[in-house]
Amino acid sequence: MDRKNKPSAIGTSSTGPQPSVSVEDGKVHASLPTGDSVVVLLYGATVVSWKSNGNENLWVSEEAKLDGSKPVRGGIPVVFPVFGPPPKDHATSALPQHGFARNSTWEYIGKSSSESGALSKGGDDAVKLDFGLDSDHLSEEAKKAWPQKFSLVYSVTLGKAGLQTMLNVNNTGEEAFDFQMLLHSYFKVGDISKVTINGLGSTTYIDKVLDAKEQQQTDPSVRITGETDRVYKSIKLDTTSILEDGQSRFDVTRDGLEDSVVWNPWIEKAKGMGDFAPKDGYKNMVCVEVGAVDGWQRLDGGERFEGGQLVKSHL
Ligand SMILES: O=P(O)(O)OC[C@H]1O[C@H](O)[C@H](O)[C@@H](O)[C@@H]1O
Repeated sequence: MDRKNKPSAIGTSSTGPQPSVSVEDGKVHASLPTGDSVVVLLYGATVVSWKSNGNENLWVSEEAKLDGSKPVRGGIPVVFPVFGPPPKDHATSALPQHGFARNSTWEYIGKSSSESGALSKGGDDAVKLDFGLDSDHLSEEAKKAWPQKFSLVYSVTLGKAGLQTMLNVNNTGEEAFDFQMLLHSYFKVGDISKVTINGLGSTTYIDKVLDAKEQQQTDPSVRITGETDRVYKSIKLDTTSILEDGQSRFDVTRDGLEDSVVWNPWIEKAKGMGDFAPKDGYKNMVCVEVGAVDGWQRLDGGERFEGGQLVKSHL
């Protein structure tokens, strides 16, 4: 497994108070001297909490299972190597919906602090947590369903300027494989009726609610007024913004990725999900999920792929 630490795009190291990291009950907690914090469950390497300025930024269902019995309903589940129900007659056909990454237990590789980059604010601390999963540590069931040689490193970096989550996919075998990946972020909002999503204008999307019909996003702002499940493809702008009441709430910037899914189950779908609570919780969340899900990414033996997001919270 590659344990090399890559400089992150957020934060710089400083000589003042240092971030603290603890590992307990299958979770890694990290906090900055400012009080901002992140919690990552080893099950799925799922980010289950990200707080900044005292506010929780991620929505997690009250009935989410955090005991490894099923993927977490909320936070940031990692989708790999297939998005949605696997197609028939494909190398991923025997896998469950969204693959195995979100319901495998990952290894905590360790923490590092990093100097850098695009969004750093002078003197801020940042802490990077690395998680690994590879073909030798998969369940027998998943190995049988997708017998490829691979290693994944998922890096979660908490900085004052935001949260960065990056997935590295490494083909450690000799044969090529095809994969999809996506970071299924559930963002917490106060009232979905006041939410607009910007940055997806003039983009083609597949509407999974309308029989997977291809549509064109003509309005520069997306509003959620019913069940929404759209796959936006080859998005021109890097940043998708979530606004509430016209005020910026989140900026989600894709890194090495071109697609994003916008999902809200609304009333009926939420009722039908046993682990979705409260039932009117759909009013307080919206999923904006960055990924590579339009077609497949082919990785030859020995090749690597990296993709992820940088999320800025404005509260
Ligand atoms: O219920 P899950 O397997 O977690 O999937 C939840 C949702 O994930 C994505 O957003 C898909 O586009 C949806 O079609 C799916 O319903």
